[in-house]
Amino acid sequence: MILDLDIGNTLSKWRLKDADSSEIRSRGAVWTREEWRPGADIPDLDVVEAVRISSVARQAVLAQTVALLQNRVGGVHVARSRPEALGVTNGYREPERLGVDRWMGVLAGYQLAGGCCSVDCGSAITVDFVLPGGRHLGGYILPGLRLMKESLKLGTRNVAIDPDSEADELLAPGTRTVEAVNHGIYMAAVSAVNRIYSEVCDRENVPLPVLLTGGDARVVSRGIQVPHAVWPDMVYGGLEASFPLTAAERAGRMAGAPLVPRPVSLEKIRAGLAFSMLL
Ligand SMILES: Nc1ncnc2c1ncn2[C@@H]1O[C@H](COP(=O)(O)OP(=O)(O)O)[C@@H](O)[C@H]1O
Ligand SMILES: CC(C)(COP(=O)(O)O)[C@@H](O)C(=O)NCCC(=O)O
Ligand SMILES: [K+]
Repeated sequence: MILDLDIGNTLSKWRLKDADSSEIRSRGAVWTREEWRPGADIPDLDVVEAVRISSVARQAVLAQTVALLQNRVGGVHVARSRPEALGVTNGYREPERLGVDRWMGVLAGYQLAGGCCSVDCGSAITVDFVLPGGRHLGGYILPGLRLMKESLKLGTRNVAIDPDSEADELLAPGTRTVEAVNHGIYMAAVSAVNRIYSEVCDRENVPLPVLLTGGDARVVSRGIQVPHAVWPDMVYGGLEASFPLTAAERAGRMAGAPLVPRPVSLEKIRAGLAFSMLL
């Protein structure tokens, strides 16, 4: 079995992948904290032959996780942001400073779709762009839905947005505090992503497919106006592409990859942008 870990600022996600069949056998998540308890937080390590890790938590969390795993598992692969990998050049001035979850998402997105816009809706919402040809432009970081809500300190932090709500309802004026807050932060997040996407496609003269991941991907997806796909395993896809261990991975296949959404024309994107400039 291969254990894949995606350690974010809020949640540490794991999944177990069968090295022979490439099937995902189990998955889970625990709050990101300093100590992992194998058998409780993560699966029993006896079945694990290799681990792949993407971590943006504090250095100490990663160091302890690696120390714990290295005693028990043969291969421990830790992803790092690089100046260049798998045909993509990192757009950051200091490439190693790009969050490795973003880098994993960009690599997975490029491997799947060629040029793309990758959006990770977690503690933070990040929007990254890579052009056909592999130039990563850099991106945008804004607070995630939960962080925005917490920053208001209106006592609504524990009332999550129902991921099944319709975008129309979420965009309507709220008539209670909880609703006004939820609808406000939702509007902030989806308008930002829509606008960022249009601005960058306009600047770069190319319509790009959009891929979404992260804990809030499903709800944000409802407010995204252009064709897009939700890919919950996008960060894991970057780990598979960076450290291919199975036959399918060596052939470039990533588990759970969606169909590539076909972007609308540049003319349509520009028309939408022109309209929003009038507002
Ligand atoms: N069951 C859940 N538990 C915790 N957070 C959730 C859950 N479902 C959705 N979320 C949202 O997902 C966010 C965490 O998403 P995730 O992509 O795991 O973040 P990170 O990678 O930053 O840890 C939370 O901030 C919250 O808004
Ligand atoms: C921007 C992030 C905090 C997002 O983390 P997440 O929401 O996935 O927990 C993370 O990618 C990070 O720490 N990045 C380093 C700074 C940068 O990417 O510029
Ligand atoms: K994120």
